[in-house]
Amino acid sequence: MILTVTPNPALDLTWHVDRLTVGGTHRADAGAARAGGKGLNVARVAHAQGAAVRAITTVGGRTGEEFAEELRASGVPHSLVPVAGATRRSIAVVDAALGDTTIVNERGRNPSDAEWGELVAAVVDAVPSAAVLVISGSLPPEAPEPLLSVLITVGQDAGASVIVDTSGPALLLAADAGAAVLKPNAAELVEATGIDDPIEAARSLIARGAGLVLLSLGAEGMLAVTASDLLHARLDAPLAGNPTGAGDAAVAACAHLLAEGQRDPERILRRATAWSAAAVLMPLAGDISPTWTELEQRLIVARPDPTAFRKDPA
Ligand SMILES: O=P(O)(O)OC[C@H]1O[C@](O)(CO)[C@@H](O)[C@H]1O
Repeated sequence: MILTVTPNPALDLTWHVDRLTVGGTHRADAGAARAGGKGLNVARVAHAQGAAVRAITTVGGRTGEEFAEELRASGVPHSLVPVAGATRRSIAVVDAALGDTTIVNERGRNPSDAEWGELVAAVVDAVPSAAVLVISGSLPPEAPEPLLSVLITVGQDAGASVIVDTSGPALLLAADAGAAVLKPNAAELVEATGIDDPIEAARSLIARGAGLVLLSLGAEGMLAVTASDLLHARLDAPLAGNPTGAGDAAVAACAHLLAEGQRDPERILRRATAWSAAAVLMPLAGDISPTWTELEQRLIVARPDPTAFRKDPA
């Protein structure tokens, strides 16, 4: 079973507009509202692909009611921990003309210590039947510092492979705690490590204790960095669509393979890149296109020059 924990869930609102103009007024069809946040999207994708999953998160306020109702309707198995603060919203505006997506993520409210305790207890309860524990998304501002390492240790002690997809200092903390897989994008990685070269930055996370870094590069595909190898996968031609949730689909692919006992980094990289591309083809985060098998066949996989993704100083 794949267990996902989302410490900072969001009611995801998505609008599709013809052309987004800063300062302009836009008309759009009624936006979709979904129970989101990275771990929810991971659970949705893995569930749709036939994996046994459970999503654990907090829920509160009126947005939380809408969140819970949509999640129930989705059929994704879940456990919700009630909290006093309202569930945040995350807004994605998809520009059809440019194929760009503009995102505003509310920061989210910090649950009380007792509520965090309930969340950790729910994970402790469920983790014995999990082969993989996915901890995904941002932490609310002022979340207790030990929270992430506590969750990682809970997973490791239960014998689960722990995947962490987060940003900021939490990324370094997850590496120090020996997470099996980290999945930052290049900007998150450079920001967290202070190292400009993404491959060097990924290697610094491996040196701190991470097993595998899956580094998403947007249209340039994805890198898999381990202590002994470096692989790059990309599609033969870029895709247009909505990239929101593409990283979550990559995490779902990785979790799916690890749950089946498949640990080969190249296989994980291929599946993660294909699911990530298949997510871009769908209008909402949390879905992947059934054409992912064709996309997987279109991948170009190589061992790149380690300096290939270094940006020239301006
Ligand atoms: O936790 P954050 O990093 O703020 O990301 C949350 C957002 O990311 C997404 O998971 C897409 O990756 C959205 O569902 C949205 O809720």
